[in-house]
Amino acid sequence: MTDNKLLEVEHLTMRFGGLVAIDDLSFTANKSEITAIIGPNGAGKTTVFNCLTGFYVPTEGRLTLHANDGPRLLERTEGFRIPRNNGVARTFQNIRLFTGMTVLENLIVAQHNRLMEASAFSIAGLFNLGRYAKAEKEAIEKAKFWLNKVGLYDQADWNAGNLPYGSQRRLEIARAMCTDPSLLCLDEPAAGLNPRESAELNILLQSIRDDQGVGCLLIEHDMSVVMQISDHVIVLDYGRKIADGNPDAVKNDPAVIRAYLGEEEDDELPPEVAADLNVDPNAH
Ligand SMILES: Nc1ncnc2c1ncn2[C@@H]1O[C@H](COP(=O)(O)OP(=O)(O)OP(=O)(O)O)[C@@H](O)[C@H]1O
Repeated sequence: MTDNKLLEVEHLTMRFGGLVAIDDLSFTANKSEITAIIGPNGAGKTTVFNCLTGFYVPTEGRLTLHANDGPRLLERTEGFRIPRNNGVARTFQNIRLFTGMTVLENLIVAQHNRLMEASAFSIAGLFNLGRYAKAEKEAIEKAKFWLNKVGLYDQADWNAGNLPYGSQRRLEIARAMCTDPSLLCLDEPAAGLNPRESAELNILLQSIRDDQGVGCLLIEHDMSVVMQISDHVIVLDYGRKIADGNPDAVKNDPAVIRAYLGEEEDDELPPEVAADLNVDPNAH
């Protein structure tokens, strides 16, 4: 089992002034698995991603990525080096594409670091010579592979900003995959998708796990996505871990049901969330 570890989060704490957004959080995510991080609004899910990807320097804790060539401490890596040096890629809650570029260009830009290395930052790049020409060809092949995979091959020349919303979400995932990550962090990839798009997303993420062997960390409010495709679910509430296990165990966990229902509010759970958590929606 130890060999299968991809990410180890140990005693992660993130404070913003007096606010403890993450409180002594520890968990493990395995290679070739989908690990979901769920929890009510404000539970600290995005803050975990921001610590892993170098947007924030954690107040305390250790974040170890077990890369093929050995462990890497993410919290000690400059944020902008994390995707290239450590193989961590992410997508965002609010899609962040290069909207003025074409769909294909978005996927080529994602491979910028590799292309610049191949050019040796020299005139060879400008004249498309030797290693650079080979690297550029490979970059285009990789982009085409992912365009096919996310069903956007025919829109390759469209401006990314003109794509329908669901297609923009898929393009963001393709762009992240073009960096050859070992860990893919997806922040609410199903947000705003209709049921058909959501089902297609499930297939895409399962294929990234099964065919590409990439471990995924998934923040998602859509419980049907979480429960159908996750191997492992971690539940946060007010920055603390309240459950950690397989989807079946988590959805029956009283602490999880309580966190979603709330202790004092009269709110009812939306029926689709209740169904996925095995609770009576009017039980409160
Ligand atoms: N840069 C920041 N400065 C101050 N407070 C912050 C900052 N980032 C996050 N927080 C606070 O930390 C807490 C956790 O926020 P976070 O966005 O991680 O929650 P979340 O679980 O992702 O919520 P949601 O499901 O609504 O996206 C919230 O109380 C939030 O207001």
